[in-house]
Amino acid sequence: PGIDFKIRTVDIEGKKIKLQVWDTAGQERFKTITTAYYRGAMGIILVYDITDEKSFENIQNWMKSIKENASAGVERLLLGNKSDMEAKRKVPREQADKLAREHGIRFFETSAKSSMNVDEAFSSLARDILLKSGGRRAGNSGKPPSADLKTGDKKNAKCSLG
Ligand SMILES: Nc1nc2c(ncn2[C@@H]2O[C@H](COP(=O)(O)OP(=O)(O)OP(=O)(O)O)[C@@H](O)[C@H]2O)c(=O)[nH]1
Repeated sequence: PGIDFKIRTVDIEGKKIKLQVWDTAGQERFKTITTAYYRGAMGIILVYDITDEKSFENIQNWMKSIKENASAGVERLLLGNKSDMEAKRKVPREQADKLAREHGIRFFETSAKSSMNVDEAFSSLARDILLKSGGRRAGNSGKPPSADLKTGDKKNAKCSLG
């Protein structure tokens, strides 16, 4: 139980970028997420389930929590997962698109099952983090260009992109 992390490597402009991806447990409740958990994250992936309206509504709460707890300037990404389950869709793509635009963040629909857009999502977030950090390159910074990404999900906001 609790929080674990996985390493995911993405390729950006021919360079391999190693991401440390933290995944919150599905049963974890919104209020139990602490300031300490967000602190230091360079990126946060918000995942809802396109077949579950409640999981999308929860995204709003997460946005608020990030605003209150995460470091300023943290990159956010919105993902609508289970895009392979079109027949059971409850959340219109346009609705999520609108929310993402309101918050000035990118949005993708993904499928952890078919892998659709999964690499694209991680790459996109990593690229945005690199751009924001001033295009730091390996060799001219003290540290390797690793990014610490944390996925915030709550009940029914499934995240299985690790
Ligand atoms: N069809 C489909 N099923 C998915 C997809 N992603 C996850 N699932 C299923 O949804 C269920 C929940 O997935 P989990 O990976 O356990 O979700 P989670 O939010 O990480 O849950 P915890 O492990 O409790 O934290 C599982 O049965 C998965 O197989 C997807 O993209 N498409």
